[in-house]
Parts: sequence; C-alpha cells; structure tokens
Amino acid sequence: MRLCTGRLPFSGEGAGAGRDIGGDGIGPDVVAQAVRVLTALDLGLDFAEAPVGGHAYRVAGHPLPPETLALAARADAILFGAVGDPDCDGLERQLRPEQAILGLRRELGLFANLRPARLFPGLADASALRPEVAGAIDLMIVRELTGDVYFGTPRGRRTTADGLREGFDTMRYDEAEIARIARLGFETARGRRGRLCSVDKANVLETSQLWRDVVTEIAAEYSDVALTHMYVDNAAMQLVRAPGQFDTIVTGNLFGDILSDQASMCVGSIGLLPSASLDAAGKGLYEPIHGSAPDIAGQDRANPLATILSAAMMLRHSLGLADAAARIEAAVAAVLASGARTADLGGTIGTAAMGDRVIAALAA
Ligand SMILES: NC(=O)C1=CN([C@@H]2O[C@H](COP(=O)(O)OP(=O)(O)OC[C@H]3O[C@@H](n4cnc5c(N)ncnc54)[C@H](O)[C@@H]3O)[C@@H](O)[C@H]2O)C=CC1
Ligand SMILES: CC(C)CC(=O)C(=O)O
Ligand SMILES: [Mg+2]
Repeated sequence: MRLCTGRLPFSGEGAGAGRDIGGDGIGPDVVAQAVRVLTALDLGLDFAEAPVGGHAYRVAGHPLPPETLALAARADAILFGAVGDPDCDGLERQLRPEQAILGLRRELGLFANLRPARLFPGLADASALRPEVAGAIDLMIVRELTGDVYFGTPRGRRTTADGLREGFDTMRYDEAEIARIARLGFETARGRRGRLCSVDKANVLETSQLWRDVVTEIAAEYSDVALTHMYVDNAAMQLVRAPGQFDTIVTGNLFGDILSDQASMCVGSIGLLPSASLDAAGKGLYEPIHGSAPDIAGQDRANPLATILSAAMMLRHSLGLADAAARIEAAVAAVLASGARTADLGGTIGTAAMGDRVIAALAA
C-alpha cells in the first residue's frame, strides 16, 4: 500500500538538513503523532512524503510543487497536516500556502468533506455549551469542497469609477455539483439516524435557492431520510442552543467551513475534529479541520488527536482497515476518559506525550 503524508523530512537546499516540514506551523507536529500511531499498529503501510505549503514555497518556489501533486495523485490516501504561514501573507494569491490545500482538493476531485463532531465521554466540561445540551452531540457535517465562493470566477481586485479599491469573488454552484454532494448527504444520513438538514442562505442568495431546489428534488430518491432546510445564520445559533437536533448536515463550502469550526467548540476543541475529503471513487485526503496555528507552533502545545482521528478515518474510508480504525478511536476515547488533556482542553500534556498515551492505550 502506498500512503502519502503531508509531513516531510526534507533536506533540500535552503531547508536545513533533516528538518521536518509537514505543511506549516503545527502541521508537522500533529502529523508526526498520527504517523507514530499508524506505525505502532504495524499495518504494513508504505509512507512517502513531499513538501507542501509555505515551506514548499521557500524550497521549491511553489506551495504545491508538481512533484507533490503527482505523489498525492499516485498514493492510495493522503494524510495532511496544515498549511498557512503569516510570513507569506504578502504573496500574490497563487503563491500563498493555503493554495496548496485548495489545489489538492480541486486537482484530485475531493468534492466531499466529512467532518464528524461527537462529544467523547468525560469531555462535557470541556464543551463550550451548557452541560445539559453538550451530551447530545453526535453529528456529521457533509461539506461540499470544490465549489462555492472559494473557487468561483471572476475574482480579483479593481478600482471603481470613483477611484475606490474593490475586491470581488463569485459564489457559484451548478446543479450537478449540488446533486452530487446532496446524494452523499442523503446516503450518510441513511447510514446514521436518518435525518438530513440542508443548510443554505436561500432567503438571500441565488446559489442557495438553486441549492435548496436541487436538494429537494434529490430527496425523492431517499424517502427513508427526513429532510429539513435551515438558513445558515439560524444553524449557527441552533448548534449552540440545541445541537442534539442535528444528525447529518449537508452544506456548501463556505458555510461548512465556518459551521465545523463552531461545532468543534461544542465538543471541546478544534484540536479534536478530524476530516475526510473524498473523491467519487473513495480516494481521500485526511486532515484535522484546524489550520497551522502559528500562535502555538513549535511549543509542543498542539492537540494531535484531530490528526490521529483523521488517520483512523483514512484507514476506514480509503484503506479498508475498519478494525484498525476502530482501535485508534477506542484508544483516543480511553485516553480522554482517563483525564489526559492537552492545553486546548485545559490540561498540561504536550503534543508528543499525547501521542505516547494513545500508543499506550492501543497496547492496553
Ligand atoms: N487545511 C488547512 O491547511 C487550513 C489552514 N488554515 C490556515 O492556518 C493559518 C492559521 O489560521 P487560524 O485562522 O488561526 O486557524 P487555526 O485553526 O490554525 O487556529 C485557530 C485557533 O485554534 C488553535 N488551534 C488550532 N489547532 C489546534 C490544535 N491542534 N491544538 C490546540 N489548539 C489549536 C490555534 O492555536 C488558534 O488559537 C492560516 O494561514 C489559515 O489560512 C486554516 C484552516 C485550515
Ligand atoms: C484554506 C482554507 C479554505 C481551509 C479551511 O479553513 C478549511 O478547509 O477548513
Ligand atoms: Mg476551516
């Protein structure tokens, strides 16, 4: 089996010999722990690594070098850390680190982003919600990943007739893109508790009106799934007020991005939420929902559990190793139930020590 990771011990010119560069910021640290956990399971995985993000820009002149994209395309699955580097903020858009992850999603056709949010036993006190509502959270956000305002054209800057600087982006979806993610939403809900909530802004946006029309049409194929629609502003409020009402949420790229960060705090921390980004054939890129967290980079403070749980999703969705995935998830649950917590959850355990705990729980 081939496996491409977002972590890269790279010793090319300018990199510094042996420096780990798994994406940017905390990316290398959290991917390192996930790779340790996968290695401890002795699954016979074959790891290959390639530069990506801000570091790739520095050493190869582009955040997503062609060699990296080619390796990702050849791999059975991709484990990715995070990209984003404040030192690259001034670069033109195509050279910014974030273009690497957007490019991987687009070029590899990873249109479906699964972001599960579930409260682990013993973590109710870490939730940002009232204890009586926090316990009910077990939801799946199905986010469309290769369309919407992140990819629409035209986009750019210009000067208006009044001499004002103007920036513009285009929010767009066609019906095939909506139908494709809607079907996955219905299938996902069918495999869970049978309830799908489609989130849009159809009271204002033309794209959302089309979204709602198409999702409603597709519902005819899934009479066993109960479909509801909700505006995104209400959905943000309902996630905090009564998160237990949600089973599966299907939504667009922008709304799904925002709602999943919010959902992470409902279950304790952004350092806990994994994700799978899938193509039509089940090939996937697996990454935590968080970014490169430059504010805590290099401090051994990042929570690696979101990436470790992403590795579990990779085993299940792309590599046919559901038993091993379940073992990782059980180990994470046991570690959290024991009270072990990184700083984001109010604890003192470091990134590598949390990896040690998960590996120890696997062996228990
Ligand atoms: N898929 C990707 O590669 C993503 C990249 N980004 C990029 O990451 C950079 C930073 O973005 P932010 O908006 O600050 O979002 P972020 O998710 O990196 O960080 C937000 C906050 O959460 C904390 N945090 C994030 N992950 C954590 C973890 N594992 N353990 C403990 N605390 C954690 C950070 O310390 C920070 O206070 C930007 O360049 C952004 O564009 C952001 C989101 C996703
Ligand atoms: C570069 C961003 C669009 C990535 C992000 O925030 C996400 O996918 O959650
Ligand atoms: Mg995000």
